[in-house]
Amino acid sequence: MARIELDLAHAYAPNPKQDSDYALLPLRMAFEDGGAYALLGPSGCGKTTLLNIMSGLLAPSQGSVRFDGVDVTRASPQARNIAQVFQFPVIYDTMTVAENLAFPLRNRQVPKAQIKKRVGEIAEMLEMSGQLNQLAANLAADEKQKISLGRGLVRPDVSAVLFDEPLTVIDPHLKWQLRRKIKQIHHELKLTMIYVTHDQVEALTFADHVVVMARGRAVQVGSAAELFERPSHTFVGHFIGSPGMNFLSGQADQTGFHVADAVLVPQPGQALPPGVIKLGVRPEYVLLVAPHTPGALPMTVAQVQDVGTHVMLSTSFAGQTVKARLPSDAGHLSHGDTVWLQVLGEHTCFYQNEEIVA
Ligand SMILES: Nc1ncnc2c1ncn2[C@@H]1O[C@H](COP(=O)(O)OP(=O)(O)OP(=O)(O)O)[C@@H](O)[C@H]1O
Repeated sequence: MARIELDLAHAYAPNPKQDSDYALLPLRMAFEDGGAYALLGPSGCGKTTLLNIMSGLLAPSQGSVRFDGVDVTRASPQARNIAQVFQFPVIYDTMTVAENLAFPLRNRQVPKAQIKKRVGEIAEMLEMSGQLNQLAANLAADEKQKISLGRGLVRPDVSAVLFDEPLTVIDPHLKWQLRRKIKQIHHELKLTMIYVTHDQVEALTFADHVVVMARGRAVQVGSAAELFERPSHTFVGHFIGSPGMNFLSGQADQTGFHVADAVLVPQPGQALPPGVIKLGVRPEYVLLVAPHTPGALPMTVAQVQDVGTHVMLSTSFAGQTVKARLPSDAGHLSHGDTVWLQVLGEHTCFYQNEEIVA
């Protein structure tokens, strides 16, 4: 296993001039030995480019990749000792499950007894012990992908295992099982694992550290809790959570945060920079309160969605929308009602030029 350090940028076309010419803008980042990481972001944000640069399938147009301090920028995937699991199964149909799992070890001349032991362990983790002697050709797509996962995990000496959207072909009802399985395997094997996905649930369940990417930029690296509680950028606020964070634009001065004709006075110690800023609050932290409660705004109900366990309220104030996740007893509210919603509290963040400031 290795600590992977990146200090690089990448443009596919020569002579990049502006930010939009880069698939990856300059970034510096380290993946610690044995960590479980996810690269999360929408399509086209640069996840696969970053993964391919780490694996050695692609050389960055600028900068370097280091494994345990050694420059491997120009080294092949083989030389870097990387295992990769792709979106679609990469297995040999004519081999049995056991032979497929053994293949990466046999390639590296691992002694037979050791191969047998390791294949047995991996098959057990993947709950495939009963299928070791079956031909891979006869298996369902998700079982084939399990073998691909197994092949990625079977070598104990790899620098890292890289996963590129590995659950794409898996049926939705099996996805959560495999997600948990991969996480459990990480705990057992302690390999450095980097998992690319555009699915926040996948990223947040698997990884201890999630790298949120947007337009070639690593916007924030954090745990699920950090990304939820204090998104460093409005993009992260929008992207993480379902629905994402609410943002209210307003004007800050020494008296507080002004939205239309209302003034919200921040928590003691929460200093706001003067000028145009945005208040960010998650729907989960918006509270239904008594009229004129400090930190609350009179909102007009636009939509009430009763989803059984809770009510999702969509409201507006001075042309801006705030969503609130409220207990089921808020189900009596209806379109056009005025409700006081507390948007300013200990979980509220403030943003200027999309970056967190308070
Ligand atoms: N081989 C290539 N040549 C030129 N441009 C490319 C190439 N591969 C990717 N790009 C561009 O680089 C940017 C980042 O692409 P990348 O595939 O890394 O994103 P991604 O986040 O993995 O997206 P997806 O989830 O859709 O695969 C995109 O604008 C894409 O069009």
